[in-house]
Amino acid sequence: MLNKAEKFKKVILVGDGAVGSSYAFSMLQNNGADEMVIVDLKEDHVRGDVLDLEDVLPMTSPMKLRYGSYQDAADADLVVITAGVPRKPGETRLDLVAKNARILESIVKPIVKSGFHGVFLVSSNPVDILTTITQEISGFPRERVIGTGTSLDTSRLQVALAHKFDVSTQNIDAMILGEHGDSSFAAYDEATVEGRPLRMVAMEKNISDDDLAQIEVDVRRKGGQIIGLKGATFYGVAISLMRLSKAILYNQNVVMPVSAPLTGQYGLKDIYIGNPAVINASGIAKVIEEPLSDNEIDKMKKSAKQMAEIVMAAK
Ligand SMILES: NC(=O)C1=CN([C@@H]2O[C@H](COP(=O)(O)OP(=O)(O)OC[C@H]3O[C@@H](n4cnc5c(N)ncnc54)[C@H](O)[C@@H]3O)[C@@H](O)[C@H]2O)C=CC1
Ligand SMILES: CC(=O)C(=O)O
Repeated sequence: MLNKAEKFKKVILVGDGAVGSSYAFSMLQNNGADEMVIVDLKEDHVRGDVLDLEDVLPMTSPMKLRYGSYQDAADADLVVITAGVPRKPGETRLDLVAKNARILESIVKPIVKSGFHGVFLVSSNPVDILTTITQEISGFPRERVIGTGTSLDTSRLQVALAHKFDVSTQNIDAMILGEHGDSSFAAYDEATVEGRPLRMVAMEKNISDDDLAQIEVDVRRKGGQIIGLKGATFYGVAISLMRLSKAILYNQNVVMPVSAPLTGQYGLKDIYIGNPAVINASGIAKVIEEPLSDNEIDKMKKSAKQMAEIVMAAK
């Protein structure tokens, strides 16, 4: 008999495309769960993927893995949604909203009907808006619906800053906040490099404000750049999903920038937007109000306004 700490951990993955299969692979390698059930419109593809993925089990850790349906969510702890139509070259994430909102509805409704009472984790784009829509369709408490938000953008910023400052990515503490998309921004005013204020270290290393602004632009464009070169991006967001899944399934209280439901922070509410939050078994345990500068609060408000308009238009 398992005690509470060892509770059986079951995940439903909806969407077995580039992001979904990379996430499944990463969960298998990182002792992510006890069981994963994969649902997708393409049944043969999932059955093939299960056969392919299970071959890593003897070299990693045991996990039950199978093709399934939305009814399997009844006793699951977590539903991860990566289904959707990916952004095409030249398309913005916001162009995708109508298409992916319809797909989302066809997924979330039967899952709720199954009796699912765990946490929804969404990465389909535009992620902040689809997270908002998932919460609305499901009627779940806000803290039990999470999106990957600016976790991928934040990784990209840390990679770019590590190159520029010539330090390890582990020694950069800097985040991208706001919408996962065109109105995101780098919160440089609170960032640190090797534990010291980033702007101070930048001056010492002759890294100008223009250099930092260019990094912010490059990070914002990186998804589009990768899509232009290879058609899709998936490894970064897959690892972000794996880390968030483990934070939920193992009740880890991990702080990550996610699509978090603001409830008055920066004077904003009723919207999911990229912002750090504490993640544990209850989902979002706490949304953190960062000590942002006035300029950054303005950027956050602008980003939220842009998204609120899209959410309204999508209704
Ligand atoms: N938030 C982020 O940081 C990132 C988000 N994405 C987003 O993730 C989503 C998936 O991207 P990819 O995996 O590259 O796409 P993909 O086309 O490789 O896979 C999508 C999968 O969803 C499935 N699907 C579509 N409609 C479905 C439905 N109604 N029910 C069940 N399954 C359904 C498809 O059959 C396909 O297997 C896209 O929206 C993309 O923009 C991608 C990268 C990063
Ligand atoms: C596809 C996407 O959202 C990204 O790579 O940022």
